Amino acid sequence: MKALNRIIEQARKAPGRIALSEGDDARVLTAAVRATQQGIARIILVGSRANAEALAAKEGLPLDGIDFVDPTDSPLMPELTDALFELRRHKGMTREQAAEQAAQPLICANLLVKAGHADGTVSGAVHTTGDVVRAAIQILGVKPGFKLISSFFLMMMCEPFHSLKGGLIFSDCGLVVDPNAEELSEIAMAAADSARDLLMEEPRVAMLSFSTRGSARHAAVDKVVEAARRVKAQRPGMAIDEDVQLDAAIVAEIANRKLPDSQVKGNANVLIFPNLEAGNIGYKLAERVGGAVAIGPLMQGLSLPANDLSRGCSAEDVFHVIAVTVVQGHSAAAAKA
Ligand SMILES: CC(C)(COP(=O)(O)OP(=O)(O)OC[C@H]1O[C@@H](n2cnc3c(N)ncnc32)[C@H](O)[C@@H]1OP(=O)(O)O)[C@@H](O)C(=O)NCCC(=O)NCCS
Ligand SMILES: CC(=O)OP(=O)(O)O
Repeated sequence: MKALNRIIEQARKAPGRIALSEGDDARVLTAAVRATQQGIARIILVGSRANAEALAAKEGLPLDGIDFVDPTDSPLMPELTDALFELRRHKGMTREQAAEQAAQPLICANLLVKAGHADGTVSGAVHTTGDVVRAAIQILGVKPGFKLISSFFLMMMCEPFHSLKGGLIFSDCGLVVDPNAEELSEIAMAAADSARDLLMEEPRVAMLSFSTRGSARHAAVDKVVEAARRVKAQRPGMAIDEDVQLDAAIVAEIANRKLPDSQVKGNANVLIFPNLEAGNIGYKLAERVGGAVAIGPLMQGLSLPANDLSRGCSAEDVFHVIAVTVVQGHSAAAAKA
């Protein structure tokens, strides 16, 4: 798992402060302890300290080196409440409502990132994607140059039986339900940036469809072609295949046959799905049938790092997402400097 090991090493070199809002879940607590022991992050558990300590005692997990922000007694709460009130008062939020919401661990963890007390946050082992994303959108917002927040998975194919080996970006498999052409182009460009940041490779983007270069005619194909056209206009020089089927995107022989003038040549490292149905089903198939390790959903287009998890995640998955969040924090800090 070269790409993943490199990400973990990058995190270890400059461990970021990661706020976890689900410390009363055994998988999250196990990952928090492992991340602390391996020196990849300085963990802040947000929520009931008593609950986390009770779970740690039951699971035999040492909490040394882990910080706590318990909204029931944290001295940070007035500052975080003010921050939330300022962010949401234009939507009619009162100060009382802000205080109540800031005390919810998921909201509190995002506020810690916004206020600079943490470098990133990870949730979603318990909360749904909708809740996790809504908190991040409302509190952290989009980064300059983007209008849309979307998500991607870092998919690792490292088993001996994998003919395609290494890391791939799959997007969007978690967030934008039915993107139009403009939104799909933004997803593709954000995913290309994610490939540079995390795979440290030049992006080779496949705009997936049930058609390869017009082999099928349908409005759904037109949308993908239009999205690719927009990406090409904004990122000239980036390798991209428009309306390409999955086999032609990842198998060189099939690309040769179906798309002889392909830019990606069956060697895509960024797969862009036309909608969330295809993306969510596609990543779960690769993970559960194909034996890939699925890290995510990781968010892209946010001003600061906040990431989601599948509720079906393992402690190992949470550990990996913590490592990625630390590295995204490095990129966010570099962009700010
Ligand atoms: C992410 C999601 C929750 C947002 O939906 P929502 O809360 O209903 O959002 P709304 O459409 O009501 O918009 C609320 C606000 O967020 C903004 N927003 C919503 N989605 C956004 C996005 N992807 N990027 C940027 N802003 C977004 C809206 O512009 C709106 O802003 P405003 O309050 O300033 O007007 C929704 O897209 C969703 O449920 N996606 C599917 C998640 C899922 O179930 N995935 C499968 C498992 S991974
Ligand atoms: C990403 C995803 O599908 O999340 P969940 O399994 O929690 O719905």
